[in-house]
Amino acid sequence: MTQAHHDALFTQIGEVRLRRLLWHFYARVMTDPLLSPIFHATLGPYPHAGWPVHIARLEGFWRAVTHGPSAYRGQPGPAHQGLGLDRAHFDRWLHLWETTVTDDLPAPEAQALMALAQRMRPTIERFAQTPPGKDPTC
Ligand code: HEM
Repeated sequence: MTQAHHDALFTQIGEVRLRRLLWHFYARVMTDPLLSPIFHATLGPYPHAGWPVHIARLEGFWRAVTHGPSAYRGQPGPAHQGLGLDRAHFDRWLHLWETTVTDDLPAPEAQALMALAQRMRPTIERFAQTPPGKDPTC
């Protein structure tokens, strides 16, 4: 992929559609029996408590990975440590992500966002399987 392609991705999706996509995604996550208890325990009752901040942070993250303007300075790996996540959680997360991007976006943008999530999964999953405070062994 060229730099130009990534620059275009955020522009093609647009800030408004990205934000709407994220709220749609987490609305779906919160109807899911496997994923919702974990988010509820961490962020409180959807869509209040920690949710607006979480989604704003995720917007920053997705702006960064689609090469848009972003002030995101978080640590996606460590955020997933100690939550008790296993493969089934990641399979479900990606399935709901695929459904949401497919519903909300034209095929090229949907496929690009799906590919980005699939590419990040192994790293985040390795962190998720490592106790908090420790680094995953590569
Ligand atoms: C490829 C898959 C995933 C990606 C790209 C992803 C991305 C992210 C990012 C960027 C954050 C914000 C980190 C920060 O604070 O800066 C986050 C937080 C979080 N993610 Fe994920 N995530 C993925 C999978 C999952 C799964 C499977 C779960 C399980 C339910 C999950 C649960 C959470 C929770 C609960 C938080 C909030 C952590 C906190 O604020 O303490 N994520 N995720």
